[in-house]
Amino acid sequence: MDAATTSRLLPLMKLYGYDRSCLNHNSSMLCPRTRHAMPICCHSLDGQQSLDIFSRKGFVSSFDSNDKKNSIHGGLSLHVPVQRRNPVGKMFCSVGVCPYPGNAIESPSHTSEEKIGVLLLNLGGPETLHDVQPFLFNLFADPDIIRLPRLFQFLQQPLAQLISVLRAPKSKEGYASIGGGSPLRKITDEQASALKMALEAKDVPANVYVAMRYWHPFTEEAVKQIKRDKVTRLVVLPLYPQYSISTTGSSIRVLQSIFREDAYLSRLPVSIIQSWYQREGYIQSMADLIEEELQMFSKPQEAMIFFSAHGVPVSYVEDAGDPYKAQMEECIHLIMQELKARGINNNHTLAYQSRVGPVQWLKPYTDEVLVELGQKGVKSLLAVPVSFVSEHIETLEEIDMEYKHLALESGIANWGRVPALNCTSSFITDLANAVIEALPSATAMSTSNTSEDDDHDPFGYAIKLFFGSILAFVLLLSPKMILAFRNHIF
Ligand SMILES: C=CC1=C(C)c2cc3[nH]c(cc4nc(cc5[nH]c(cc1n2)c(C)c5CCC(=O)O)C(CCC(=O)O)=C4C)c(C)c3C=C
Ligand SMILES: [Fe+2]
Repeated sequence: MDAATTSRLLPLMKLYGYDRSCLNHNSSMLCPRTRHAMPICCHSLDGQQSLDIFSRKGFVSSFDSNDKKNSIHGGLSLHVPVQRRNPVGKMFCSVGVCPYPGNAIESPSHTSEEKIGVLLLNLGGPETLHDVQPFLFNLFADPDIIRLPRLFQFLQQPLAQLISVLRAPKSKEGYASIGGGSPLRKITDEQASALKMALEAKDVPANVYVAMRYWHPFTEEAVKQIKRDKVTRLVVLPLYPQYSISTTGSSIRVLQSIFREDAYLSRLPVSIIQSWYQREGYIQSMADLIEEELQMFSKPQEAMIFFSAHGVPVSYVEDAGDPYKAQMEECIHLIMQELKARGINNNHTLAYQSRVGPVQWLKPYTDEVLVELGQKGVKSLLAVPVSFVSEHIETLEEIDMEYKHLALESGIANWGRVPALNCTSSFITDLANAVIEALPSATAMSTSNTSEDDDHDPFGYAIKLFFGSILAFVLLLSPKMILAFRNHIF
């Protein structure tokens, strides 16, 4: 590569974490993260210079340099295809990075006044016991959490009110036992600060925002701040390693609806990282924690590694095509593969926890498997929370208290639990890398804002309301529902 091309490309490379010291010799470059040599290929097409950098696994990124505009295009940092079809044929950007869904329009030229924003998506949690019922209302009012048939959707809010009131006493007990509120906001804020610092250390200054789905700071609050700061390029990073309709899907749906309504936001280049459970940095960080925690047992090789993931109703996977279960299984496979490579060959199992309501959830259920393992004579067990990266009520109360108690009662003598990743530095560094890799693929959303026809058809709506009410009565009075309420299943 000649000196002129190098100097033209350097500012672009710098933005993505590469600097002059990364240039090894004419045809290869050092990865700023691993310091492995990566072949580079420089070519010229229609007068435009372009630089492709290859990792050991294949194509990493591509930078184009144009004398006049100095713009970047393409540059997908992917080792896998962007779009993958799930088994029922719905499109999910299930692995890696994808530009904002919808009718993409060309992203504006990249300039030196670029203001990068990173938006962390999370669930949110009640900060006081007083917040519990309204938090539960927000959760159950989400059509991605209680998926009603279209005809019944007008019942969403009254149903959310009913279930949140019924569920609140049990939830309050749980939150009271972990100090009177969820630690989620504090931990997510700490992760945001750590990520900002990790990005700065890689020469990619960025503002990091937090958007919670069901409690403060709500998505709207974060988006307001993004607008105030005049961010010019945004990476959306859900703090869920695996994609589920009920978590990442729900948060992105809200984000999309806010962005569609706003002229500035709908033109903002955005890149959404849909899931990242397969990233090497995440897998290694999880393996590090497991390896470390196994050492706490007197006979580490005898401990069963027990992955406990938050469940979702079976219908999400089987009817709606949620890739959550498949991604979870692949994630466990990758963690176990990494442990095997380190000479750790413990038995392992995966079960699902935290089911709510009178429907079938993903099986096997954590509580049932713990009892079975105790009966089978398993004496040492290491619980690994795997669907979430911060401590929260389901690690601190459900696993550390309820499941531990159940396991000991069932004959498991030695109990351990892997901590959540929280601000583990190797994990935060990997998130920073994920953000940097996602930057070039940011694409603006179209400004089109088409509402569903039904919303403008009062006659159709009245008919649905009438028949919906009759069906709702039948449903609410069905023996299954009555039983659920009586047994305090919610
Ligand atoms: C990957 C993680 C999660 C999935 C999938 C998920 C699905 C899901 N959750 C509920 C119902 C509840 N979840 C609650 C709390 C909660 N859920 C997650 C994560 C996932 N949920 C977290 C991290 C938290 C805890 C937040 C905190 O405050 O610490 C609650 C409230 C707590 C309780 O009462 O148990 C409910 C209810 C459903 C119905 C669902 C899928 C459809
Ligand atoms: Fe949940």
